Amino acid sequence: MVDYIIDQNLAILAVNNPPVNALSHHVREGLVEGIKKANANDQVTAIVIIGKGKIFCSGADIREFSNHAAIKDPVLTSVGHTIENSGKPVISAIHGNALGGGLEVALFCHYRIASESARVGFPEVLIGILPGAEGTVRLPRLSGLSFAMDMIASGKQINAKDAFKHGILDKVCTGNILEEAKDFAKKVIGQPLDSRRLSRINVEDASNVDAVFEVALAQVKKKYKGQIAPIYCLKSVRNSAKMSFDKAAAEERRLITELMLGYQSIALRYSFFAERSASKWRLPCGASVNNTKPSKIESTGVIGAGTMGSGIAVCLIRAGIPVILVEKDPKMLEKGMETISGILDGSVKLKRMTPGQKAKCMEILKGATSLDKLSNVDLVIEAVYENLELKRQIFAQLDKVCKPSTLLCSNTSTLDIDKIASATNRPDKVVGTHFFAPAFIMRLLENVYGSKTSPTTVATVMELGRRIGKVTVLVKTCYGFVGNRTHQCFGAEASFLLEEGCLPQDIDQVLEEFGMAMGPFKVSDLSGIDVGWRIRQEVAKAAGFKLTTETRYHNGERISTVGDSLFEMGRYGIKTGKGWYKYDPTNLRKPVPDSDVADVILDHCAKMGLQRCKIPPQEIIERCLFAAVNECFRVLEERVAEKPEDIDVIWQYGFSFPRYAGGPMFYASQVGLKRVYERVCFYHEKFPYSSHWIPSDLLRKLASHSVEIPMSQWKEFVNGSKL
Ligand SMILES: CC(C)(COP(=O)(O)OP(=O)(O)OC[C@H]1O[C@@H](n2cnc3c(N)ncnc32)[C@H](O)[C@@H]1OP(=O)(O)O)[C@@H](O)C(=O)NCCC(=O)NCCSC(=O)C[C@@H](O)CCCCCCCCCCCCC(=O)O
Ligand SMILES: NC(=O)c1ccc[n+]([C@@H]2O[C@H](COP(=O)([O-])OP(=O)(O)OC[C@H]3O[C@@H](n4cnc5c(N)ncnc54)[C@H](O)[C@@H]3O)[C@@H](O)[C@H]2O)c1
Repeated sequence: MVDYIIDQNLAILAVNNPPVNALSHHVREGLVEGIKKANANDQVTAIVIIGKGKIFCSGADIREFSNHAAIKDPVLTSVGHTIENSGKPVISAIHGNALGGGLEVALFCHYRIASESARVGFPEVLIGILPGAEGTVRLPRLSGLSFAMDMIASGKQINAKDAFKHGILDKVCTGNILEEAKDFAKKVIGQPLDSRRLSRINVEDASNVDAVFEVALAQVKKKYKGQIAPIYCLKSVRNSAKMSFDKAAAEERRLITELMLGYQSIALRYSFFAERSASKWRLPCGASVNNTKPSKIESTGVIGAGTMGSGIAVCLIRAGIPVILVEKDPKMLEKGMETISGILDGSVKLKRMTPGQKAKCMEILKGATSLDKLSNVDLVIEAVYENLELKRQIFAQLDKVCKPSTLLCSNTSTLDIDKIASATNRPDKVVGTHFFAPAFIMRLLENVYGSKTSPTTVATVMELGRRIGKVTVLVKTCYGFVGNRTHQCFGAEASFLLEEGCLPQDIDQVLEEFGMAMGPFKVSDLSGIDVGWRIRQEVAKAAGFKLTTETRYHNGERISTVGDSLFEMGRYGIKTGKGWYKYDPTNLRKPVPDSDVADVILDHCAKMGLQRCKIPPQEIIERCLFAAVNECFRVLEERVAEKPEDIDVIWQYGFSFPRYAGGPMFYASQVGLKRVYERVCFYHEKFPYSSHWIPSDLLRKLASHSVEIPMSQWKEFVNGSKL
């Protein structure tokens, strides 16, 4: 795991632990052995630590943390002390990334050089911990307190040039990193090492520490609301200036231990691996990411230049994929093109793109008003109104117009992909590509396969998602797929709570305190009350009934129509300046509770004869989340989602579920399935007219076990395979 190579008078220790050179036990052992061996060899005058493959080192092996008590010696700090105490100079030669423990290894070395394309950082905070191998104590000694606090608490990576500027690197190299390291080593042989040992030097701006800490703390509390680790990161850096090196290092150890054992870090570590597991798709037929090749996509079409079509076009052109944007109405087309240009201008303003890059994006975007223009593209994404008949017409036409190999994708948010595919003679090439609004910002792409979608089609849209920078999850078709189907239960309970005693701001506040980025009513104002209204009308039409503000039940199912009353008043949300909240036109970002909405709700309750009472926050959380969790178990049971991790990733990236709470499935696993099941049964008895409370069979089965079944085994209970 660490190759030991003698090259003239140098010992090269090459970390060799693919794919990302994590510091697993054998790597730590290898580094200690290598340093000792080199020091014992009189021929060796200096030591270079380098990484094999694409990266220097990704840090500690995160998988070892789940059984932290079993982390074997040597731990990373003792590896580091062996490096720092080496009598011969140790140089770290960084290429690719040096992250977390990887950067800490470099900080134990006497010198650090890096390729100009290298990036360094402490991403520990993103998994709810801090750099616990003296990173919080060593970095401030190089970069100063303020920079160290920012870099460690944000988890951001910086490039080699910036790292050099802030004293972290001694040299940025343009040539071959190993050759440059060898040259560098030869120059430093024989120079005194003590001043190069960070544990022997002081933090320069120590007298300012309290002031720097207070400023950083205020920023962190605002930016990372609800998260513990960023605050601990700051405290640990503060200690580096207030205590002796050894005392601060001991405190750092105490803080990382506390964090690592805490709920937030467990959830964030789970989220790290859940996100990566989502891309490992598999179909029931056995086809998977490992055995299916995607087709090449070099040109695309997008149909509909509304909210979603424009956003999707941005995602594609930003990734360098040409788009023909088709609108039936030339005015709408012009508006769509302007929207796209405006979105890219925003990126330029935020310095995420140069004006030249924007111009290149616009060059590969063409507008059209006829589907005929799509005859030659490799893939089309349809984003017209949510109307099955309209979509079927368009797909039938596309089938005639497009070359036989073109993949036909729909951005439908709810409709059955099979019903759309059956309008074509190529159902194997029809698939759902469900983007979330705003498509150019939200990272989630929920790809939906139908009963006839081919593995190659799936592989192609999964690869497309990766190419445009989305976190991409594959699910099976059904009404609303995984995201909207499970989220609808959450939203339904939020509306029922309005009829029972809450106001929109009460519910939003509780769920935001739980960690959701925005409560459901603020989200509804953002996406448009009219959009929800249209979907509800479509559903009612398909079910053969007329939905009005008087409707309370249909087919024995409770319905809340408060939102429809707002729609009828023209309160569509931010776009009309009024929705569940009111908005000052000069500050559309700040929703203000509106007494008119309270009146609408109270009138509604009076008209319907509904009693109102005070509802405790715990009930708000349970009602919204457990209703969704129960539906998530159904989705798993029906194999609409292949694994619980996929559902959690969808909630994190589609609905901003806090990563530090894992996702609804992870949350349920932490609450305990027995408790969740008991509460679902309780609410089912209390609310018999909401079918989303009928307990899922899978949840019942899992909850009936005397011991909690770990999430990784839930799948085994699907389809009665285990009872
Ligand atoms: C490195 C990346 C940028 C690469 O990205 P890329 O897109 O190329 O690849 P993937 O992300 O798909 O990754 C490929 C593959 O590798 C897996 N992987 C990546 N990084 C790690 C890792 N660090 N550990 C394990 N596995 C890793 C990834 O999962 C993929 O595999 P899969 O099978 O899932 O497909 C990118 O991967 C990246 O950003 N990685 C994370 C980098 C990171 O977060 N690094 C920090 C790690 S934490 C750390 O370093 C901590 C140290 O500061 C300190 C350690 C001190 C420990 C002290 C312990 C004290 C505990 C005390 C508790 C005792 C309590 C008691 O007493 O009881
Ligand atoms: N808005 C959201 O939050 C959201 C999120 C995810 C998915 N979706 C789905 O995306 C799709 C589009 O939604 P939207 O919000 O962008 O709607 P929208 O009303 O903003 O845009 C639809 C566009 O399609 C155009 N159009 C209609 N018929 C057409 C035709 N025959 N040929 C070409 N263009 C035509 C319209 O002129 C309009 O510009 C729907 O299926 C919706 O369910 C919406």
